Amino acid sequence: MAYGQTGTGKTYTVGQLGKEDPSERGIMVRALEHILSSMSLETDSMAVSYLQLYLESVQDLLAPEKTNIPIVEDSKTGEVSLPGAAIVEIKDLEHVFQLLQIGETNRHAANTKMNTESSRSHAILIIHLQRSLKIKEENTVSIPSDAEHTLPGDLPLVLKSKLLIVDLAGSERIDKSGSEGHMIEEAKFINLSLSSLGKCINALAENSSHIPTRDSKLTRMLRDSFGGTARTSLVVTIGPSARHYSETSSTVLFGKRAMKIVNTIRLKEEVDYETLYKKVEDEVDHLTSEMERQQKLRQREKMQLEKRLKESEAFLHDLKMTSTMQIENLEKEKHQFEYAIKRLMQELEEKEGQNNVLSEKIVHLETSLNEKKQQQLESFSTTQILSETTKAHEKKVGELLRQLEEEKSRSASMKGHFNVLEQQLSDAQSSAQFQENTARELKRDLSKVTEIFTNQVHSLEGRISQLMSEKELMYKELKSAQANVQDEARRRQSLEAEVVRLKRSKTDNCAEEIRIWIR
Ligand SMILES: Nc1ncnc2c1ncn2[C@@H]1O[C@H](COP(=O)(O)OP(=O)(O)OP(=O)(O)O)[C@@H](O)[C@H]1O
Repeated sequence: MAYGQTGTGKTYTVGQLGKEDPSERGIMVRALEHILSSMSLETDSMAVSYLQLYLESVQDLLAPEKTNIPIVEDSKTGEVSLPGAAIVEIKDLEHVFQLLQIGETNRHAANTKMNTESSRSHAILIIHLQRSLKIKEENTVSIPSDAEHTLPGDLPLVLKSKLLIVDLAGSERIDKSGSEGHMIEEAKFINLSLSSLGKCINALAENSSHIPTRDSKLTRMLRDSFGGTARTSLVVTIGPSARHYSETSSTVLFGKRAMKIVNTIRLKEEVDYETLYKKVEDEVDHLTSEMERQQKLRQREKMQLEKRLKESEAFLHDLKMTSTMQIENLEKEKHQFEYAIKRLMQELEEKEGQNNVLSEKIVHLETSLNEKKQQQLESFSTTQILSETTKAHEKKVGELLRQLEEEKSRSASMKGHFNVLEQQLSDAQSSAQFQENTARELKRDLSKVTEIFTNQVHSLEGRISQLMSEKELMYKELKSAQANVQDEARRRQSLEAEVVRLKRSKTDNCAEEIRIWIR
């Protein structure tokens, strides 16, 4: 923070750009340059806000359309923030020059008797620094041993830091600076805020229990930057001329009082909930998509197996139909054959009966012929008659023998036909047997396929339910991790509140003791 009479070199010390000549650079450029050179791109980040306090209104020097930016104080941590102010991430020095140049252009300045380019506002450059701590590689990151809190081992941590560089508007005597009109108004606000800063410095130097930071926006903005847990450096600038003796002596006195303030630095280390949340969310997303993928895979396999089963069932059904039809046809043929054989057998039996009758007739005729021959011998006269009768009988016998032969050959051919029919019947029976066997085997195969499929479906259902329970377990673990994190945050907050309360009570006790001692 640069403090001093107008025209004594505060902006020169703090805000000089020195783009061409590094030796001309002010504290802002030098600080940013130093931070950039020691930053690790992997773990560190730096962002800046550049504001001015003009006529008790906070304005954004990087986005001049933003005016009347509110100042918010965290009642628990005492941290000051300016919601709505632009925060620009810085990557290199060139970017730094650009931003400071923009800020300088937007800053209120005026020509006074004391300074041709007198700043009419307080300029505040806020540098936000953040360093992610890699827990697993603790040895590579230096965590100061005086850290007040130990945080759970597996959580991602960030070290946060804020550096404010303040170029205050100069304190001035209106008669000396020759301010007129609107500039008198500006000078009044400047002096008012500087005097409230002086009061706060006095109160802090005297270890007073009440620090009047609420008196001006300047002190409200700087509340967490002087006294308390911050480290503060003050540059006081004075004019060498004896003419400014009284201003110089009050400036020096201001610096002297400020030197009495004792600060207690505190490391600001907190859980990087954003990274933690993102990590857990990524993990849940990954598990969910993996589970969905597995389910789809199982569904596809199930559908394929069902399709195959349906095809097998249809094939078996067709086969059954064909076999039934073939068996029915064969049965019909068998009945037809059996009927034909039965009829042939009857015919054969009839023919055999006729043959037997003819044989008997032949035997009877042969006996009668022999008798006739005997009678011929006995009666020559009747020889002629007998000879004719014999010829007639022999002719009849020959005829009967020929008929018998014909019947025999017909019977033999019928027997052959009967054998062929019997062979066809036996072929048909064995074909029916084969079809039945095939159908039985196919049924067996189908029951095996069905059993395998049922087992696979059961195992898939088991796997899906296992995945579901794993997912639920993960959700529960996630919930409990979040609950732990919240518990830890609550515990920390209550501890911090306790520390604040103890500090206040200690301060009250000291004040009480001093009052008793004075009395
Ligand atoms: N150490 C220095 N070397 C050379 N010139 C300087 C030095 N300090 C200040 N100056 C010059 O003095 C003039 C006034 O300085 P500057 O604007 O920094 O004062 P200031 O304290 O910021 O004034 P105000 O409070 O009115 O804004 C400028 O022209 C600046 O260049």
